[in-house]
Amino acid sequence: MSTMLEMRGISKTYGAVRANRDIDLTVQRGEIVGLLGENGSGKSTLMKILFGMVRPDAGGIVYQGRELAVGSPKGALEAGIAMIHQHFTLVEAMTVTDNLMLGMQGGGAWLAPAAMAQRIREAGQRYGLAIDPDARVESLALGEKQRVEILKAILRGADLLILDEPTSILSPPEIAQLLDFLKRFRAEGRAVIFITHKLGEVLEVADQVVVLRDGQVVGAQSTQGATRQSLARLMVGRDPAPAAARVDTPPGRERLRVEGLGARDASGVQRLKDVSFTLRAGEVLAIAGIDGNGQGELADTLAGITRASGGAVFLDGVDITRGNARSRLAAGIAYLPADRSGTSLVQAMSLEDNLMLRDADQAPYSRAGVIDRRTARRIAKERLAQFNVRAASSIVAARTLSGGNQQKVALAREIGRAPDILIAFQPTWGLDPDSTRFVIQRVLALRDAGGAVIYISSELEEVLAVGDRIAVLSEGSLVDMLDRKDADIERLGLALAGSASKKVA
Ligand SMILES: Nc1ncnc2c1ncn2[C@@H]1O[C@H](COP(=O)(O)OP(=O)(O)OP(=O)(O)O)[C@@H](O)[C@H]1O
Repeated sequence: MSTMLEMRGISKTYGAVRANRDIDLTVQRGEIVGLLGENGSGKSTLMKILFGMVRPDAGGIVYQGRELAVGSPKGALEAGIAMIHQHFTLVEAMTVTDNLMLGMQGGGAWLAPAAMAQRIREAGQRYGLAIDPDARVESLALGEKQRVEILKAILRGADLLILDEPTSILSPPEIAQLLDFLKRFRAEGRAVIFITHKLGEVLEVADQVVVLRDGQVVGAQSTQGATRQSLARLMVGRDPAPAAARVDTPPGRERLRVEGLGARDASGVQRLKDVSFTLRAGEVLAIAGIDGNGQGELADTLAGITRASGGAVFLDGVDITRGNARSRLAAGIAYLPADRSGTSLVQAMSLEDNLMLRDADQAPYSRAGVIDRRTARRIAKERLAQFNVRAASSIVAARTLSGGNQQKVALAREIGRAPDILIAFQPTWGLDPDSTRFVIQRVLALRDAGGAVIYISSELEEVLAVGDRIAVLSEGSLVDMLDRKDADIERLGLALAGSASKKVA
């Protein structure tokens, strides 16, 4: 093995926050490195520095034996470093081939479209990332879009791939395919750094793990002999807290009734088809399934953001189908959308203001139309502490927080206001294992206090931990509805894979 990348003494401070402190990171050719750490530990900052998106205060990078100019994404790309972000950078209305032609501008030789399509097919074959070059990107599932991004990087000649939580959007078979691709890429003497919170995946494919805590490297070691437990301990500096015992209580009266609900996406395609279920007080209905099977449309329609194309929604027996988001909120339905940066939080606003966003005109935040700042601050500090949000203070802007910590602020607001009904869409997306456990506990506590929860997630372990009943949403329809005592990973996996027993009436 020979050294491919050496980052030395990397430091970056944001105001009072030391996001990276004197970090060293070495990657060998033919190596997969898992980058781990709690939310806010400095992983994204370090990778943005490597990719030139953020300029470090101190430190240097040597790549393939040469000093890399810091602060230049173009320089990083030209040197052969590529970063696959969680939010893709593809043009939706264009074909795969056209997107890759665009991707070649400023790097690689120009090819005719037919030749490009041929190269896409060949690379797809070689790396197990097959994709139709003529498909329009908007018609592709999330996992397929990720393939296009990876192929774009490969065809530009990338030798080092940086992936930011790549598996969070993938189904189990797609995860296996991605991990297989990483191994093939490694076998060619290239290298990968991937950020993840999934310790099992790290143990399966990574050669080395680097663990950050509070902006510092607290461990860089071979994965040989490592266990989920040992990695979790390294991340948090102690043994992880055990999950609290779950007490099952009979649910109360019916709160929500959904009958034959349908919804279309922005381009008019029917994404949700004839979905029916009920939800009781003191109950969590978990909806398993891979994103893109109607999950977003179901959540948005229940929250009143998207208008139903058919069917009806009843709250306590009253038809609320035509109500909008504001009236649903007023009726006690809280919504936690998956897209925290776009719709959950106002990025430029302080954490304090974000936390009272829904109730600013009411007690305890306002009295006689005037906001009581002291109360707002006190509540904000309590919520941020409870949800272990890493932030310099309660008055910093939301955008200064790490991705996982932003998600925790959104959770602290929606769960903290103890709603009657909570619709949570991928609530633990981007959260570290400790925070994930905490969120599950809080959701169950809300249920124990009589709340009713719809918990939409692609994580089967989570769905099993949280759901009193578990439904599977596949291709827009509910294909299975199980009591928790009848549900296990295998049965859910089968339903997800499309071999579902029946459509739920
Ligand atoms: N633009 C910024 N302005 C101010 N502070 C920032 C900025 N970017 C990051 N930080 C701070 O730097 C620290 C590290 O953040 P970073 O995003 O690197 O963490 P992370 O390990 O990637 O977390 P997560 O797992 O939640 O994505 C955090 O405390 C964060 O608030």
